[in-house]
Amino acid sequence: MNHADGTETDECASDGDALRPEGPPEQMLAAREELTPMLSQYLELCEAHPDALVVFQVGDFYEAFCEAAEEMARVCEVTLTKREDSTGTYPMAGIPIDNAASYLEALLESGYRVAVADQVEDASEASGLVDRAVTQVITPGTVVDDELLTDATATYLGAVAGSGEEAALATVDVSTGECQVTSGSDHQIREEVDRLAPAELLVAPDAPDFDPEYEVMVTDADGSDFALDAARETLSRYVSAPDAVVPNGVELRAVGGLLAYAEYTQGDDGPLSYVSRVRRYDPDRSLRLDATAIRSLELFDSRSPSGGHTLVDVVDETACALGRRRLTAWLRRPSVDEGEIRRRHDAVGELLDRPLARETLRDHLSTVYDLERLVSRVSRERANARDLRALKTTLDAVPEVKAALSDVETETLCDLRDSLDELADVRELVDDAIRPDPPQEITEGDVIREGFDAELDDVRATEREGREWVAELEERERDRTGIDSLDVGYNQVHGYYIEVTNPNLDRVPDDYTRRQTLKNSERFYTPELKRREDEILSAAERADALEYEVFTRVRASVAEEVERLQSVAESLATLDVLTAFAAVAAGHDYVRPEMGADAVRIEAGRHPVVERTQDEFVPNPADFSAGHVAVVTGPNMSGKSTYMRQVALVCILAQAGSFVPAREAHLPILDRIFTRVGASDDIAGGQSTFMREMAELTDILHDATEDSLVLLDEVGRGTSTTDGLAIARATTEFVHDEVGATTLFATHYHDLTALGESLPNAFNLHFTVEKTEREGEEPEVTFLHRVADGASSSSYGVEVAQLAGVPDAVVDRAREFIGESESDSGTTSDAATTPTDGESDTHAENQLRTNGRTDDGAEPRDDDSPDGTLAAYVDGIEPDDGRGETTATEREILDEIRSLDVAGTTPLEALNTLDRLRQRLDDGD
Ligand SMILES: Nc1ncnc2c1ncn2[C@@H]1O[C@H](COP(=O)(O)OP(=O)(O)OP(=O)(O)O)[C@@H](O)[C@H]1O
Repeated sequence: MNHADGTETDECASDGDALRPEGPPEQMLAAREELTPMLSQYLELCEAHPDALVVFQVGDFYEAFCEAAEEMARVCEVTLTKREDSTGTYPMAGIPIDNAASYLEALLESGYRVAVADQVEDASEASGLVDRAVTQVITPGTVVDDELLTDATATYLGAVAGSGEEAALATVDVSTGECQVTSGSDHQIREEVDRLAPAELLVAPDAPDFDPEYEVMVTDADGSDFALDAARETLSRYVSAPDAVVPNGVELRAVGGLLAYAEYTQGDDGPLSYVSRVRRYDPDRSLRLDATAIRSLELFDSRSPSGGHTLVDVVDETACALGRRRLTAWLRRPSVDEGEIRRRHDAVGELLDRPLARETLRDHLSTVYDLERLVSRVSRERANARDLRALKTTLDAVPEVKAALSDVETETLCDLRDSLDELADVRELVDDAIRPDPPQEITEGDVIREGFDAELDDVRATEREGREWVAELEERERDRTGIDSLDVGYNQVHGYYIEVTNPNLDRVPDDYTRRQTLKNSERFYTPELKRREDEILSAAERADALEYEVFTRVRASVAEEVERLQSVAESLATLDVLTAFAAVAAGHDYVRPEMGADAVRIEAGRHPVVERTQDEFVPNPADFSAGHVAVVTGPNMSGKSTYMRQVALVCILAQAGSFVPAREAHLPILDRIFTRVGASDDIAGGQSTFMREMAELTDILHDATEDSLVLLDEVGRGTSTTDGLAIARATTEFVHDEVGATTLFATHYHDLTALGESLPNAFNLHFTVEKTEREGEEPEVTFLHRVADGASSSSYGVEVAQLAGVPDAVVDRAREFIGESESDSGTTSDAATTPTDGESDTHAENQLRTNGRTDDGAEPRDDDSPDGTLAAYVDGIEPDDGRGETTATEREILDEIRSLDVAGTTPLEALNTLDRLRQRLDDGD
């Protein structure tokens, strides 16, 4: 995490001392009275933006001074120079404005806010010092420049206020204006923060400490903007009745604080005109996926270090950025509204059945620019002429899109078609006003079409006539003077001239005035040429200024249509996702899921991501009645994790509105999907892995409901086999008895399969493996990746090790160990210390048999867990020396293990403890 108050970025300070590059430099403060006007202007801007690194326009550069200069030189890798005047010598560094984006990005990445102080008056017109003002404060959550926005995904600025049961999170995507707010307990708000992962988080003084799980700039906000009255006042600039739109006080405070800060970063230009509505939402109105589930199901980011595919990658056949953002939003927050889901499926089905319409739509949608961001640039007065042309091109697609939808039948597609506003007025305005291929700059002419503005046309005509007169001048003067080599030319410094070579100077007429002497010639002007030149230049200048004026007028007219444009963007985004879903369904053989079932029933289901990377993917069925617990066993690499994730991904896709990779699917509407994946798969910093595993498990056990899907992959693996198994068993029972969520539990603890048989709503599944034994050869293992009823009999860990290329000597020795322990089974008691997974199943099995819990067929949980709680399970475990008695040493050791602070123990300490205990056991014998 990266605190904007400087706690972390101090690392970046050039010399590691306490001087911060943000805020006013000490050296200038000390010399305040004597500073040159420019430096005192810089100092004032630094004082007004104490939390930001100020970059200060001087001509074509953004400069920084003192500590900020040193920091800029270091981060941006630019030269550190100095500025000297009578008041002192100040370190100075600069970045070229033309190419500022990459430097600004480097500063952002180093954890800075950057206040951009631009010259806000024309240097040539300024009398004395050029006026400068901070036009924007660039922060990770409020980046709006296209060059700094990495891709089409939304960048949120978030604000949290309140605590306890009354906390709120407001977010705004400053590049598109999408603003939303929700409230709940601080636990729910934390979860929502992790799920949305805003790039920057403002924390109101009354909110608890926020320490999100991901990299984010956290800003402890000034409380005044979060006060109820101030927040109401801020929001009233956006909506006419703030209390009606956001009736909840803590939500209102979060939104107010958020928008006030967003305004500040936009250079205090007043309200953000593109934020036209604030949407309240309830996370429970969508299929909730917390950050852990999003991460472990690899919806958006791959866990593979080499960056493998993700769910969004494989279903992203969208044609435009609008659709891409919408797709991400739908996958992040699939619907729980059965009607809405069905309507999306209807639309996808119709587009699937009409390949021609689908292709036409895709063609037109691919010409669509990022309308939401264009609109936001228009209303922030940052759009240039090219942006307006891009807007026009985008709007040109609308009638085509409507035409492609002319005979659709499903409700959603009909609604989309009917609600699509062609915005012919805006299109015409832009087309009439802006030239087809305008330059980047809007102050240098060539932007406005002829015929659009009479005054501009007049001025341009004057300029043109003047230029024509000059163009013909050469011919006329050659005739008049008889000098055939006479040239008329122009240069920036001297303007128009008539050039005569030295041998012809005697023929120069009297009305020629000398302008410049060159080696072989002289340059002249005439009074008429001078008059024309003035006329041309002032007309050109006036025309450029007029063009800019006309342009801003056109842009302002377009800005008035923000809401209509946003609604078009909204419809195009939805249409793009539905079309993409249909394209994926067509290309990859997805089927429409039947929603509202009381069980997850999938025929020949596939993992949407793994199937794309595998030459042959083995489809598998699923049949899980609500509240049932499936204990999934099978060797390493047999396909357990893939299968469990596939079930979850099929449900997510279906509720997002997509068809699913299966032959047939009947699905319930899930409220949440929880995942707890194996400890070794999830190395998180800071916390002990086991502690983290348990914390996630706690969340699941508390929050899961009968409508949830829970995936538990090797729960308990992060600790000793004994504890791990105990926890796994207790968890399975708790989920089964108390939670009632549909649960898939993959495990290497084969003993758990006993529960699959003994609990009424639990059953066993296993993954099959074919073992071929040929005489004189080592057995060969083939993974069939096929799920089957019942429990798996062996773990094949050693065979997997062999397949992975572990040296033969090690594999053979491992086989010997297994042989030994199998022949020893029933007599040894060291199962609890068996360290590796490969072996643990066999040992764990042995261990429980020696405990007499499975062999004698007794109902395990009645024996071992009188009250069915986790603690009771751990307490219920007693070592067994094979004689059926527990020695005093063993009891002491057990007590010590129970009192261990597992979470606070480092792996090294754990090993040492283990070694010591083992020593005691040996000595005790
Ligand atoms: N149904 C399938 N069809 C084809 N290949 C599959 C299938 N399922 C899994 N695989 C392949 O097998 C590999 C291992 O699968 P997976 O990680 O699901 O196994 P696992 O049983 O969970 O292993 P472990 O217990 O070691 O975590 C996958 O990476 C994939 O390449």
